[in-house]
Amino acid sequence: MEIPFFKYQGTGNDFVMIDNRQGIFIKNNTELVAKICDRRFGIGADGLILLENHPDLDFNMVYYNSDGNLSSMCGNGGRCISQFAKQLGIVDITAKFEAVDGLHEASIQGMNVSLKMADVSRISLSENCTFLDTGSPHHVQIVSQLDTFDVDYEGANIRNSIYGKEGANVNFVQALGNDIFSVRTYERGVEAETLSCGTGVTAVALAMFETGKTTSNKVTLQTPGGVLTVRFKKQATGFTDIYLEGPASFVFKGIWTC
Ligand SMILES: N[C@@H](CCC[C@H](N)C(=O)O)C(=O)O
Repeated sequence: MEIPFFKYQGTGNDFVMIDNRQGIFIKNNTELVAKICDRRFGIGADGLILLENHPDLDFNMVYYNSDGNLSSMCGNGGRCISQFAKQLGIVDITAKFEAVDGLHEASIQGMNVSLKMADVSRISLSENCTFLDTGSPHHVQIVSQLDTFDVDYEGANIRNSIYGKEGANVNFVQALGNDIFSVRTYERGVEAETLSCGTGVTAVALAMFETGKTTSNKVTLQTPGGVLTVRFKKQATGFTDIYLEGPASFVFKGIWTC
């Protein structure tokens, strides 16, 4: 069987994209997805994304982590699939699609994609950390000396000891100014640090605002893979009009034969 694929990346968070509008991809094969995402035995990616037909919107997004399991929302993946839809000629400069957490709207300007994220109404504050769901669950914790911090070790420890079987993504943060933060993320389902996490930096921006670490509703997030911005409105009920913005681009295409 031959499966055409496209490789995309958004600030170094990389994805295999498959146009599944004709249903060519068998969806319940965890081993196959994990093998495709394997960096030594496969194409290599943090996740695999299917673009599918939607009855009313431009397309539907189905997201798998690199461990082969279906998961919750992927912000960088949402920005990349919008570029992919443009490359396929499905959309031009705006896109409306459905993902596991609901409706998303994207605006595509050259390499830059701005993605509207789900509203956030609940934030749990603890002494040392913040927990919130921005489409995916995120633990946010401030550390000093982020550059040398052992993200893989500490991230795995927090993910497993605090959040149990369901797990969570774990973001470590260092302030660089009032509205600029450096972020490194341990991703559930990849079970390692990735170069960037879109729902992760969104969680960091909201957590920094909620805890008074920033007074700005437009925050710059520096990740190992590049720079993202998050803007939002704070309402009495929580956060609305949340936009994640940054570069997302095509890398290469090929055919997976199995
Ligand atoms: N890289 C993603 C997050 C993907 C989902 C996450 N690994 C999970 O299972 O919660 C992003 O850019 O948001």
